[in-house]
Amino acid sequence: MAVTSMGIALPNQPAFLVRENRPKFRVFTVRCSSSGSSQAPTVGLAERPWKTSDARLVLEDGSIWRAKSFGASGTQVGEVVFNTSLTGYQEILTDPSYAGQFVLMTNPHIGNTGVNFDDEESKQCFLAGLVIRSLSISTSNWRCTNTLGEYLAERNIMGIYDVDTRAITRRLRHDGSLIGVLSTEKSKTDEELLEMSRSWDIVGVDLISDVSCNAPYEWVDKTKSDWDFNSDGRNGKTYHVVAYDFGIKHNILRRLTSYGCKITVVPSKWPASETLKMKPDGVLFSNGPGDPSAVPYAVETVKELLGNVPVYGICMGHQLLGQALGGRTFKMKFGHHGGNHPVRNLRKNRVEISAQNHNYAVDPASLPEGVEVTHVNLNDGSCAGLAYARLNVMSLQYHPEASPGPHDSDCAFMDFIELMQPAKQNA
Ligand SMILES: NC(=O)CC[C@H](N)C(=O)O
Repeated sequence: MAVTSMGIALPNQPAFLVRENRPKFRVFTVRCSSSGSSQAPTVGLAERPWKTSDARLVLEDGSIWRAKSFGASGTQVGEVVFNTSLTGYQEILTDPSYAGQFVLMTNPHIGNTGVNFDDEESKQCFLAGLVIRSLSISTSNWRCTNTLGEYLAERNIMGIYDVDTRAITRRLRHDGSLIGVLSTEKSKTDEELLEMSRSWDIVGVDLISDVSCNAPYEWVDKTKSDWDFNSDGRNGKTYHVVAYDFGIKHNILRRLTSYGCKITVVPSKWPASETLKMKPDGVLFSNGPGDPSAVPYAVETVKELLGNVPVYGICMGHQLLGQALGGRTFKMKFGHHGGNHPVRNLRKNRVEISAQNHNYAVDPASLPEGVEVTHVNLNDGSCAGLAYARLNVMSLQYHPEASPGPHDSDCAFMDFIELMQPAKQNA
């Protein structure tokens, strides 16, 4: 399916360089930290305004962006994507679906609320790095426990600021996603960094096995009562859900628990036969990083479970379900990343403003008859949700759990409860 370009026509922009046959490298090999340095640490507090540029972002189109560094030092390669969320940078930093990517925030002012213990969406930051316009010189929030700079340095994640994020965003919208290399190392020439960006690719690489858990575990935390909403209509029953962790965000688990689910989280390669032995009421396929067509083993697992138990896919889980049902996925021009995406819910005939984070999508024209497109992204008409009633399947390309983002689609968790209910009643 053709995705409508939302790009703004920019004169005199360099053409996007398409290169075939790039070698595939793993994502986590390039960053080298500045450990061993005898200098006093300068991370944590924002740098003085007179700090001079000490970092370069080199994009594969040959453009070089000088910036100031914060967080970790070193050299890191990744795919640059822009995120339009106004708030929630900590949830974005800890969303495992950003593995292998630099997140560029279009909101120019970042760091002002620091970080806290509660807003973590996973146990670590898997992203390649953070690109921002302006790093707040102070933090001001009652929950703040650390500054953004210290937080990133502790996690060995590179950040840059004082870079023209608007210009880079316009370039990405015009040319499509670009690979970039971020470096604070003066010894590396611009040509070396450019070559590094041109010899790396994210397409065709399995990233979910790097971010998944190693062994099954039980999840019990609900959304804290101070933050919970939408509790009407929950029927008080307990549903056992097995959740495949392809890079699962904690808020998916919290919301499901609040809706009455008892959850067993399992690794990405957990056999379908073992899941069926657990006799779950439903199975969830989570969000996760990278190319959904590069993980055929996960598609096989989904196929083996289809028809045996009600299933729900979110983002990567939705893309795996699309393939398991016979469809194909494709890479979008620059994807959807942010908390302001309008989606038409065709079943409920209403528009939901949604949180999104994906670079790939399911091509609805490739799906067999009987598979229903339930949600459409109103920015570009791409497929945002699927259902297949005969096999008790539902899926969303975006994030009903928000975190960060609007809560309009929280009702999708209730839809999953309703999908599981008939089988539970007959049991
Ligand atoms: N959030 C996700 O699950 C991302 C899905 C997939 N990795 C994509 O970029 O399209």
